[in-house]
Amino acid sequence: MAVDASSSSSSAKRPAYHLATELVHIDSDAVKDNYNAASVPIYQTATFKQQDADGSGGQYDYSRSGNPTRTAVEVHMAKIMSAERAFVVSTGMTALDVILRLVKTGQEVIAGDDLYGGTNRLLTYVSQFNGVKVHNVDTTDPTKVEEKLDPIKTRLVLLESPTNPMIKIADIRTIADKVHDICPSALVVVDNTMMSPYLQNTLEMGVDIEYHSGTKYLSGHHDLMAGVIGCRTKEVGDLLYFVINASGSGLGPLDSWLLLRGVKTLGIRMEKQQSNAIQIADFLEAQGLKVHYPGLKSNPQYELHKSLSSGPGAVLSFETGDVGLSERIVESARLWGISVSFGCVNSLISMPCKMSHASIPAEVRKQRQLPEDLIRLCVGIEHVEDLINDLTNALEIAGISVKQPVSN
Ligand SMILES: Cc1ncc(COP(=O)(O)O)c(C=O)c1O
Ligand SMILES: N[C@@H](CCSC[C@H](N)C(=O)O)C(=O)O
Repeated sequence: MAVDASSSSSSAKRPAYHLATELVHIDSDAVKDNYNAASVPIYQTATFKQQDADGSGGQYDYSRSGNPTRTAVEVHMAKIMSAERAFVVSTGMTALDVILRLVKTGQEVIAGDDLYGGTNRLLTYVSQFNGVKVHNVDTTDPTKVEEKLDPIKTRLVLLESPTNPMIKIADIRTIADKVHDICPSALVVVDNTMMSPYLQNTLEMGVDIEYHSGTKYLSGHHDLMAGVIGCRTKEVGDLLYFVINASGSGLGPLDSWLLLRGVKTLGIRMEKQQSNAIQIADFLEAQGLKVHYPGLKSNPQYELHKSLSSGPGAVLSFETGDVGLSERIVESARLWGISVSFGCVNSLISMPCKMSHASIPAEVRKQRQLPEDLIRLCVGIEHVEDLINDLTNALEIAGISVKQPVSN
């Protein structure tokens, strides 16, 4: 009998301690090694020796189907996401690709009108080549989602909350309830990358599938690419495992190990990044800039976000009113690196319309009211005074006179 790694132990162990504690402790039963290694070994192997001609004798036969290092991180992720089952795949986009394989020609997807550029690109691909209708709606208003629900055709409702890059909030609980009421066979999917499982648990809100770009907060150091998928039920987990094994999209052993190492410090990184972000948002708002961040009391979605999560996170964006001015600010920053991505320990600055969201055609960006002058800040763990001083310099060089500079 061939080994079936679909039965490998990646199902949930509910957290017993605070998440910050659970993050650090890896379940040693997930992977048995002969030497009681304190760190999960990297099983850098493609295939596994079997004992009998029928292929029986072990939990693993081939690393596309399952690998012990991958199992260790999957079990760990299932625990911290309160998932019935979790999977790790090669990138965040792979996670979405695997999930989208559950949508057949003729079925429909409802997604946001503010969402990561690569997500928009993949959704455009499935609508152009796979005959899947994609509705892009304002997910800050549950009635806009409800208007597009079709009990027969709707297969997925895909949410980002907060959205990338306008940091808008979706009422995840209300939307999940409505979708399940009206379309019992539809799946609610949340890209929870921006919050990470440390700040927001969407499966506990009734969401069917939560996924992450593990390239971001989960790993935290921009030294690997990964995607993480958590499922609320075994049935959905089985469907996704089939696609991951069939397509060979599972994460390799070395990157699984790096992800497992990185995720242990998620709590401490997120606390520091978030505390820096709150102070930076206050500073920018005090300059009269239009700041998008759910940690600001002036944000109309402040209470809603608070009801969904345990914090506002560490990504924010702001408008200056002028593309040239924004370019000057970005290029004048020294400490803030000009890069796409977020969730790393070092701080980054970018202009989404020219960088992470450039793949969305200009006319679509305009129609969706994505401001061309938008600057996105991804706040790291540096000393906050250094970050604010660097922004102060950048704003002043660009021509904005700063009202409340932070003194050294
Ligand atoms: C919100 C969001 N989801 C998914 C992705 C895709 O992740 P990856 O780059 O790991 O494929 C990104 C960025 O790339 C993102 O910003
Ligand atoms: N050239 C890349 C851009 C990646 S953007 C990465 C990240 N999600 C972000 O929001 O910064 C592409 O076209 O995918």
